[in-house]
Amino acid sequence: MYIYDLPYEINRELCRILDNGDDWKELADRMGYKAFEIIEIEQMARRNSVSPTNQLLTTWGQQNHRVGELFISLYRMEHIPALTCLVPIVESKFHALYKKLCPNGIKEKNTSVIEDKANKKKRIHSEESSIPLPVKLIEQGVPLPTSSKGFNGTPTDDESTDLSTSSQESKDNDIRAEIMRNVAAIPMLPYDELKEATNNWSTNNMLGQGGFAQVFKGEWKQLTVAVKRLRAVDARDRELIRELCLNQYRHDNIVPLYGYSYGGAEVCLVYQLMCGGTLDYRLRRKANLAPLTWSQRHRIAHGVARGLQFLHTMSGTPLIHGDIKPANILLDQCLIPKIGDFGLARKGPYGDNRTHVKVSRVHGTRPYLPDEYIRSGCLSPAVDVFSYGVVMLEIATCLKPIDNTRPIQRLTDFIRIEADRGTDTAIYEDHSLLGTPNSNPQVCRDFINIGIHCTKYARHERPNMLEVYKKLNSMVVPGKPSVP
Ligand SMILES: Nc1ncnc2c1ncn2[C@@H]1O[C@H](COP(=O)(O)OP(=O)(O)OP(=O)(O)O)[C@@H](O)[C@H]1O
Repeated sequence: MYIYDLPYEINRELCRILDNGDDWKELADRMGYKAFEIIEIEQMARRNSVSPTNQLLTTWGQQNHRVGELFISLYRMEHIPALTCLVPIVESKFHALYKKLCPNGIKEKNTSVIEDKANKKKRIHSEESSIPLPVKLIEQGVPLPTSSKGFNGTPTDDESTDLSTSSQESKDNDIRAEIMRNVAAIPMLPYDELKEATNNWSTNNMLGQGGFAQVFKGEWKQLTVAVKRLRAVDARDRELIRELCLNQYRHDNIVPLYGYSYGGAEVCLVYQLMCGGTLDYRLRRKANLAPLTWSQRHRIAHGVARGLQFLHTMSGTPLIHGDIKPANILLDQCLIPKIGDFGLARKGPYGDNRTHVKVSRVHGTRPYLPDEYIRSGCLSPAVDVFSYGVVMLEIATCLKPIDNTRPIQRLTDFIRIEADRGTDTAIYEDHSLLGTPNSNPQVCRDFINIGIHCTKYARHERPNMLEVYKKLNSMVVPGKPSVP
């Protein structure tokens, strides 16, 4: 049997098993792929919105490889779950290999055909428990992020739509199927392991808290992680499903989710620990840290633009973050930024000719939201562009986005009016840089110009995030690496 003839169910199960913990990478290595080819496969999977294992099997299968060869590679990896999945379809000569790893694994035909009642019950039970939890939750009716429900699964906003009911339904079904495929691959972790990892939720380990959760530092499996413990009981299934669904948006500039725990005292999500804290924390220098240099500011602005253009273009329908602000931009130890807190994210607008969706309820943080959204509920990727523009102005000036002691309170209005008056905007360079060797008026002007462009009143005058990203790429900043 050729790889491309793998039955759908088996292929799906293999993807679920091998996506877990990135085992597919080791398989790719054993298949003879070089490191850069493995990265290419991963990128291709992202572009095609499929599981990386699926992409690997497709790519490898195109070279007419057979299931038997796959079996041998998995045997060399001693990957029993994946082998178990293939045993029913490989030729019997391969069963000996399987038996070597798993002596009691294969039943003789005549004994497996007659199944007594107790065994049948046991088998059904074990099949049920092999269904991944997110899939079970979804089947039990936890709201899904579809076009008729906000991406966060909250009740529908009055979204104006010109799609017919039936095409809407089929679109919803497609999205549902896509989500089911993606969430099935995320590992579920035992609650007790996370409790132990965080030293029994010790306050010494607490990294921060928001409206819905407390976040703790933890040592889990020799990995330092951030464990988010969800508080709001009625929202927790929704939050969990939303976060799991978002895991399909894996990118260097998006905080990665490692796993989740469900069924213990609280629902938990486990993320990469971002030891640099939030951008908000760094800009306000709450820990008396040295001010960020311009090349560090550039790295942050560049990474956030890169992450946002990915969210806006990764699939046919943009994902709008909806709450871009310094508190939701997390930094690693090298000050590489990753976008976090997708609590308000939603997909839209659907359809090629639609530029925005109309919502009846506006969410988000006021100073970061444009007028068309606040007044008319007009939501589009341009909302994120506006928010990003405010962040750029903050990065350049360290001024607050809204300040009652300023004659013009909103930072966006204040800077625009000053620029229109002909004021050299470089005078607003972060004061802690002024007069130091790190001061750079030209880079400051460039940052402010991008901020002004992104926060234009008319949304069609704002650039898209890819344009912003390219602009930042071409910017001359001392200390900036030539290939960002
Ligand atoms: N991966 C992480 N690494 C380090 N710190 C983190 C991480 N995730 C969150 N934090 C810290 O925990 C705080 C709260 O997290 P978060 O904003 O995600 O919680 P929330 O309840 O969803 O917030 P909100 O009320 O804004 O929706 C953050 O401000 C940050 O300081």
